[in-house]
Amino acid sequence: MSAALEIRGLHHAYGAHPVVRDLSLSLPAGTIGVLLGASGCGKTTVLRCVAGFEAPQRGDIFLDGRPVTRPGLVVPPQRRRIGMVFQDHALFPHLTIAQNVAFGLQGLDRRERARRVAEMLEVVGLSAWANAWPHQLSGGQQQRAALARALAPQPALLLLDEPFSSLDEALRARLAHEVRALLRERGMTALVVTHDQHEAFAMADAVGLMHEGRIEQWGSPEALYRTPATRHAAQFVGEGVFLRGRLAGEGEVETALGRLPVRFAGEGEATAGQGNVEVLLRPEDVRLEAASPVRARVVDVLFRGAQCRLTLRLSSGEDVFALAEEAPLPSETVGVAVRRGNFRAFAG
Ligand SMILES: Nc1ncnc2c1ncn2[C@@H]1O[C@H](COP(=O)(O)OP(=O)(O)OP(=O)(O)O)[C@@H](O)[C@H]1O
Repeated sequence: MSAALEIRGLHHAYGAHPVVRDLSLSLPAGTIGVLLGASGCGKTTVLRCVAGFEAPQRGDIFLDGRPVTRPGLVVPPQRRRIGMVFQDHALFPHLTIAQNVAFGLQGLDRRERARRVAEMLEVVGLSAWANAWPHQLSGGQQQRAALARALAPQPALLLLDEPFSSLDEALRARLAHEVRALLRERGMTALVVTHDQHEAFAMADAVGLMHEGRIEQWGSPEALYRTPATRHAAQFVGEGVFLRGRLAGEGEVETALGRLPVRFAGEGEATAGQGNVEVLLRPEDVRLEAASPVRARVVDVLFRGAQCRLTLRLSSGEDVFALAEEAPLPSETVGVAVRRGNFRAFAG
């Protein structure tokens, strides 16, 4: 079966400034893909190409196996069966919520349109607000209304551009979760762009980490977090530090935390640094262990509720993070151990 969305070799520049470079991705039907990256890396431009608002210089885009963008062909947005949700709600202020949702349903007769609007409002939990005006809704409700409007014409693909960025953090997390459940339930295929990794992780089946117009790594949230392909990916996703080390045999590195088993990110990496290696350590990789011969000094304690994130200074002068349920005193000397299993390593 062909993918619901396929992008091949997409390249787009504004003037002389390339913004998307040789980007390819494939989204199977019913899955949610997220493009994650810092502001300016080209995420929105990819979305605009998929929607048909931009004609890229190179590359092909297929929806359900049908070409919609290729050299010499740009099918207009209204003929792509795409729904869109943007960051800033973008509801029509002079239309009620029900009228907003009905907006894309002109082709249907009145009864069918009313039925579809009622169904969509029910799906997003806004039935009671059908006759309200957009300004009477909270930010989260407005985003849900925008989602109902985008879903109402039964698009083949939904595009969401920073859909929850203007909401506060708690609501953002809840809505991301809710919207994922709703899209999964309806078997929707969606491409989301965001700079927020929590939003990305809450929604994605697969995440594409974008950097300077390219997808640096495409994979599950777990893969991105645990086995980042590049140093940039390791730094952009999650917290962590790089600990210096020396290759000390097959797949082992000598560090200030002892000898650690490692897996290198790329082929040839093991030898590229002439034995110098950097090992990625996430906070949960390091813990306190009173009897451990490896000692460290507590230099910072960040209270996070269920756990504290500690910054520990090793004898080498390097700092690592650790998680602990009970906070030691600042400046206290503690014993430190690492979790078992392989660590991600990069040539130093
Ligand atoms: N219409 C345009 N004309 C010229 N340059 C543009 C245009 N749209 C975007 N750019 C530039 O292209 C680059 C990528 O923009 P884009 O909006 O795709 O990135 P983004 O990753 O979505 O960032 P953000 O999250 O800030 O929107 C930026 O440097 C931006 O200034």
